[in-house]
Amino acid sequence: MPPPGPEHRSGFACFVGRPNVGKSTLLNAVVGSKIAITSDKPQTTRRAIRGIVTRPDAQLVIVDTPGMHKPRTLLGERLGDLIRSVWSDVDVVGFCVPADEPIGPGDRRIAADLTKEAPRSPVVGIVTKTDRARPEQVAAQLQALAQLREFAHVVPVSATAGTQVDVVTDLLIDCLPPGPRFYPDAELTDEPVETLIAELVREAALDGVREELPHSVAVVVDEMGPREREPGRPPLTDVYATIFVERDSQKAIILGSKGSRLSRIGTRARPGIEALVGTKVYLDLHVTVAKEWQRDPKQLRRLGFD
Ligand SMILES: Nc1nc2c(ncn2[C@@H]2O[C@H](COP(=O)(O)OP(=O)(O)OP(=O)(O)O)[C@@H](O)[C@H]2O)c(=O)[nH]1
Repeated sequence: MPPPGPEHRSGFACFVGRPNVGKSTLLNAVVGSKIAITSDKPQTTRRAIRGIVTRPDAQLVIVDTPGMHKPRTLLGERLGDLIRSVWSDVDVVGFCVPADEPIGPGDRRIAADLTKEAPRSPVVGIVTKTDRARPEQVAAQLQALAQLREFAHVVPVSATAGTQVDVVTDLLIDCLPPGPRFYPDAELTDEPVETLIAELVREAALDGVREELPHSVAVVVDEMGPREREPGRPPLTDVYATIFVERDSQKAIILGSKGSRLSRIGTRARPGIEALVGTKVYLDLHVTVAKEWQRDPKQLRRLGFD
């Protein structure tokens, strides 16, 4: 890729919207690689994971924010702070509403908060999940969204069908100021690999568990590194990770009968980790009860929520 010319644009974007509207899936589709964690349960995204799109004419850095919700715990409050600090930092905001659900008070609250926290940022209105709605429903939703506030552009997209994803990227880039490239060409995300691995394990651990468990699960990679190569064997990376839960009963859920669920979590997480590190992976998972970790500042720090 040639060095950026004088017309080069760069900057930061984030997607906002109610939980479960498809923000992480859209981020993945725009960046073209699986880097943020998606799940069919609301509020699985905790960290500001960045995806980076590098083109000859622009570099777009996308920050993923957690779903909006009323704080119930210390963790909830920190999430709120994280969201607001992200909003005031970005050059353009993508405001997502799904095509198949009416616009409601939650969307109006986010629109009002946006105006308050990021009064100068251009906002692109995005109607997501268009594959789930009829064309006339999508058209009506675009109109309804346009009533909500002022938008630089309004656009429909289906991240899972891959429809209009390029248009969303173009419109976000259109709102960026002129500027240099912040990151080298090939880098998709600047999160440490341990964080991405921990998120993959957490996603696998949350698969098929009850609604109340998601907020109680945190994952930390304790240690990882290449194993000494044996002749004739493919390279192998050892990964040791701990799954933290708040109660013994939750530990039992994660473990399953005779550890069967824990081994399924490993099986489910491993392919993504292998894709990430580029070798076969030996994944050692351990479950620990850290009582009330969501309410304890010391534990929160240990788990990376500073
Ligand atoms: N049919 C369809 N489903 C989608 C689309 N985009 C996302 N989904 C699904 O909607 C659910 C939520 O998607 P996420 O990307 O995790 O939503 P989110 O807004 O990041 O959610 P939070 O992390 O809770 O804020 C998942 O089950 C996705 O597979 C889409 O374009 N079409």
